[in-house]
Amino acid sequence: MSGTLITGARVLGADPQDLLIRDGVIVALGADARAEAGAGGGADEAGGAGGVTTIDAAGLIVLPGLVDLHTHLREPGREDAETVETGTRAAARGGFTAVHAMANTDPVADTAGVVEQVWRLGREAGHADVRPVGAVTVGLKGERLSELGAMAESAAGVRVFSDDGICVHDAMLMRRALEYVKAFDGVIAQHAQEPRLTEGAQMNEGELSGRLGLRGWPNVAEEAIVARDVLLAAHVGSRVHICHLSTKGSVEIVRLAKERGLPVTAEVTPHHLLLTDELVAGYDPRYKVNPPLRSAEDVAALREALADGTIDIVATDHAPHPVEAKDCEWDAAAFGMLGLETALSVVQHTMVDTGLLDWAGVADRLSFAPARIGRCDTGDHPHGRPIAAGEPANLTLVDPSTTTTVDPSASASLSRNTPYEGMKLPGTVVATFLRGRPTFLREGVTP
Ligand SMILES: NC(=O)N[C@@H](CC(=O)O)C(=O)O
Ligand SMILES: [Zn+2]
Ligand SMILES: [Zn+2]
Repeated sequence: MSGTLITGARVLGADPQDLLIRDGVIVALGADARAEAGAGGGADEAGGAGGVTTIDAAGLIVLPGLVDLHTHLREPGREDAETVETGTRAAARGGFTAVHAMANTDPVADTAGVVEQVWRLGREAGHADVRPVGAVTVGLKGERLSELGAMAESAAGVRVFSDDGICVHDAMLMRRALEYVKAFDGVIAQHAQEPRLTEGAQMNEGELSGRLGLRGWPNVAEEAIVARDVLLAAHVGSRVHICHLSTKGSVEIVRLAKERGLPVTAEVTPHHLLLTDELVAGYDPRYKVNPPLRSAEDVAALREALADGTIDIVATDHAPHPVEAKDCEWDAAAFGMLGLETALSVVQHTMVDTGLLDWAGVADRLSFAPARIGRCDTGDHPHGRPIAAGEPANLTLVDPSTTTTVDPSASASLSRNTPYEGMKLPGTVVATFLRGRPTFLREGVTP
């Protein structure tokens, strides 16, 4: 009668209670958990064969395993930056049990063959479930639709489609993609960037870009696409999801769209919740990202929108790049930042410690809602499920009382491009369980 008894854990931040996990499933909570564990031969601190292993979770928060709707795993093609194995190991360290792997790989994930390969690599690694995202257009070229149906029907069961990195800017193609995925309840995740308005853009357009002599990326380049796409989604009656929303104006459009009941969802990244364009003043490419870091006013609007539900989720946009792509002049550097291992800490810092969101809200924005949008809350291996008896034991234990200094060399990622290096951030992931199996245990935690 083996199993794991997690004692004194604050489920979604509520009062402490016990949880019993057995055969990958949460079998009991509260007084029942201890009774059931006892009935099985008594709790065994040493975790002896056949016994129940106990994890003392006093002071820890229990969240449902986090789900990232926007991860770049770089495999196939850029295994020098990240592989499915290293990226999902970073995910487990960050408390994630499922990640959606973006399609801008080489080859592009635009066929059933490539998405199945990525999905299979995820299964083999075993650190987190990998849900491949399918490219909307062949080769991300924005010319013709890729085999959306075949990817949906493949073993990978793709539901999220995106040309992320590039905007699907052709309105007719976007309309057709929305129409196509409606048949299997898919969603188009749009990288909202009007290409003509952002040619050669290097940072947020504003007073600072002028002063630094860097070509500006105006808010309107995002907002124009967000506005168009919520209207298109409404016209077609199909779901659109806005990737890495970064401006106050985009928030206003999404708020209006939701008031009208339009089928739109949106994400914000941890870095857009915390960092501003001021950081670019030192020309350090660690702060170069797409969409760019915006103004303090935008940051405040994003936090407020995440708190009130206008923005549905936090997604990391974990974008690993090798040293040579970042250790160079600003203009030549790649866009993107790591995010998986620091996401929860940044969310605690910007949303929980500021009183904008409680832990139940964090569970919603980082697990329940992203699983729903990605349609991985049902099926064989569901995520983002309530923490209740009978549900799969996808769980994350967090110690909110600790503070850590971000050390890139301690990362499981193959890349080092974190913007938080040396920063003190609150909260630590202590353990992550995927269907009852620990995929990450911080040192000193047993078993
Ligand atoms: N966010 C980034 O700056 N870069 C992403 C692409 C993307 O998310 O648009 C990447 O693939 O590196
Ligand atoms: Zn993008
Ligand atoms: Zn991305």
